Amino acid sequence: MHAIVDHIQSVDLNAGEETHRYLDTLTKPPGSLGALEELAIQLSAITGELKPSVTPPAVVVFAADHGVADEGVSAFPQAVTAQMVANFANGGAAINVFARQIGAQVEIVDVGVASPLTLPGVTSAKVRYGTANMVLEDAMQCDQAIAAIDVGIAAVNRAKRAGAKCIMVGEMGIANTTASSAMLAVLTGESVASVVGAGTGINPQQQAYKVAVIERAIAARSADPQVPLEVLAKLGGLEIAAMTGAYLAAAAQRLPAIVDGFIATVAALTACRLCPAVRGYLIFGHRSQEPGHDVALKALEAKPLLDMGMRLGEGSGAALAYPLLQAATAMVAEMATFTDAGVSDKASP
Ligand SMILES: Cc1cc2ncn([C@H]3O[C@H](COP(=O)(O)O)[C@@H](O)[C@H]3O)c2cc1C
Ligand SMILES: O=C(O)c1cccnc1
Repeated sequence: MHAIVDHIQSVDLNAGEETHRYLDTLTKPPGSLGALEELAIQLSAITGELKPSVTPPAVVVFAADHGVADEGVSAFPQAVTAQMVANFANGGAAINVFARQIGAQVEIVDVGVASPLTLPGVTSAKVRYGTANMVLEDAMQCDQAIAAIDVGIAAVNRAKRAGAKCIMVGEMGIANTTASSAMLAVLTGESVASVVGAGTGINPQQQAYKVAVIERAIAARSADPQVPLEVLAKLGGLEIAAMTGAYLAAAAQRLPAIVDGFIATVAALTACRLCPAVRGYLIFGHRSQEPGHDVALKALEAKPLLDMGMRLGEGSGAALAYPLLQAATAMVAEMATFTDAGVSDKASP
């Protein structure tokens, strides 16, 4: 992990500026394609190319379990994590459907599911069998968090070697909205109540109890908000660490990464706290209904592309946003300039 952080360079703002100037020569009023133009500029800054491609895309889903599930903070039992991994492997989950729609390869990585898993189509990279219950002890040790970060780095490096031009990471881990909320409250200093939501669909009484569980864990762990790795290890999760590593690797490889919902954005925030230059490589796919997502987006000064009322995870919101990146690159590559098309570029006085 440390080696890769040293490798990450800021995005190339000059390349972005060049694209901005080129966009104004295309047959449309300057700026009229709005956020699509901002995307094109960012993609050039990321890749250093005037006409980059985001095809083919790759999706990586990291799965892990959370000891804090023992506190009854999710609407679903812990066994659903492993069951969903089998569903991913069989191609039946939402992310499989959306990945097929955009022509993305999907890799499923077991970075810490609490049961032994040997499924065809699942990469086994288990760091440990789930985290510990963070109310009672640190979720994991720092070296385990680093090992999980390295699993995420390795997955993105594999995708890059296979030709991927755009990275989307997702997660599966029952109770991971609890771990993410705890991390976010500590990293931002916001109240636990303001970041906690219904996750998989707990009722208001259960949600109040989830707030209390997180407050107890935060008090007991006393993680230093200035040390992101400590926050990740004491309160986070193995899949959240792997996602953090994936964003670091995307930045190091100069690949655009589309960030999914709440949990993904907390991992993205962690990556940016470890290395602020990562921020320029991140594109935010959608706005999740989980209330903490707005807090995390604000901390990253991020504006998501879509607002679909979704709250699933798995990378689903990132995959849905991907065609907008394709549109941005096609616009730059295929639109005629005023000169080419013989269109007057200014109103005559
Ligand atoms: C069938 C099923 C599929 C999912 N896919 C993603 N999640 C999402 O829900 C979980 C987080 O919510 P909580 O913190 O309330 O447990 C994560 O696994 C997340 O990816 C799912 C949850 C379920 C039940
Ligand atoms: O936005 C997310 O990532 C999310 C929200 C609720 C449950 N699982 C994931």
